[in-house]
Amino acid sequence: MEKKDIASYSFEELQEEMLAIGEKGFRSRQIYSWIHEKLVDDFEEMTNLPKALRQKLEAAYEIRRVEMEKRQISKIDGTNKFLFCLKDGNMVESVLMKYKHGNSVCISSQVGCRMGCRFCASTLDGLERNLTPSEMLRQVYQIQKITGERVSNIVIMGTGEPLDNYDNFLKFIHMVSDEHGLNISQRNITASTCGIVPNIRKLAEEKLQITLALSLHGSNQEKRRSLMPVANKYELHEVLEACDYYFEKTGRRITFEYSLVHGVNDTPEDAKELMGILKDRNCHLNLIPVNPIKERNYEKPDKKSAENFKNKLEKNGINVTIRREMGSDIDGACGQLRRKTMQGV
Ligand SMILES: C[S@@+](CC[C@H](N)C(=O)[O-])C[C@H]1O[C@@H](n2cnc3c(N)ncnc32)[C@H](O)[C@@H]1O
Ligand code: SF4
Repeated sequence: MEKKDIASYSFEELQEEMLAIGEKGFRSRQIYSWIHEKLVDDFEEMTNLPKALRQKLEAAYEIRRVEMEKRQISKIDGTNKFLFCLKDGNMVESVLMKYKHGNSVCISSQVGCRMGCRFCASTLDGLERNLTPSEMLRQVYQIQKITGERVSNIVIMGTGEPLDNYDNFLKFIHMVSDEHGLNISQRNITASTCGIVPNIRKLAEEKLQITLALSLHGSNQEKRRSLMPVANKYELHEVLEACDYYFEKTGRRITFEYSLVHGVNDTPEDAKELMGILKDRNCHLNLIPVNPIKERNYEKPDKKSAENFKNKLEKNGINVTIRREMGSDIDGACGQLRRKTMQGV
């Protein structure tokens, strides 16, 4: 029989589970703390549990391993990129970025992605499977353990579409912000989505305090559709209405992400249309010069034209930044390190 993934149990679920197997309530608090505060991955290390209980846990449960396969450290800004190997041999990428305000970790939510965005390396081989809550959590735990750095911010912007793995993603948010675990403030968590409308609305109902980042990338429905197949299913106006709903329900300002692709979506006309979309919205715009992948011939605009694009929007009152490139000397676009390793390049 397959062992149960105990690190995916929420605090309440673990309490119920321990009572169901005849253990006292306080044991669940101890076990949860070992896994989610002290970050151990072996029952043997849980030294305040009786040996018999450790053996009982070992027989029926597992703390799923997420093992470091590769680590690259940027000489420019100290960014760390990790490739982690999962129990079934699949690999995922995570990144640690060091800022003045604290350490931010970018995690993956799926192995691969089925959304097919044209410029993205994560989707080139489609979706392999969803990550469990424990596999998402352990990316953060491992980075904290390996580097000895305390993680204060989390972005779910690695491989995968979090709202395509909705239940596990939601559980991850609850667990990583749980006071019995790492207790990371939801205000320090950002989840990025390509725009799965029903799940944006569902998430709004949860009234979490996380920031929602919406991958926009097109200044109108046609342009967006040409870059993101998901726009065939959900039109731009529906996506924007869902974002407005999220803001209305949570009071959290939306971040719009816009990958600048030279000659495709960075024209003065695009800036004008983008202004029309954003001017009456309480939001932030993040411009990301596209990170070229060899499978597509998209190019990033030069620095000057990216600045021009930004200035046009700024002059018209849009709150906009160009995202600082982190770790430019280590394997660039998200999903590339994983692909290269899987292909043995
Ligand atoms: C990899 S996605 C993961 C989160 C979610 N699936 C989404 O699309 O928002 C995170 C962000 O990276 C952007 N992105 C993907 N490939 C990129 C590339 N080659 N260059 C720049 N940004 C890219 C996406 O558009 C998205 O805004
Ligand atoms: S940008 Fe996001 S949704 Fe699109 S393919 Fe990449 S990971 Fe998937």
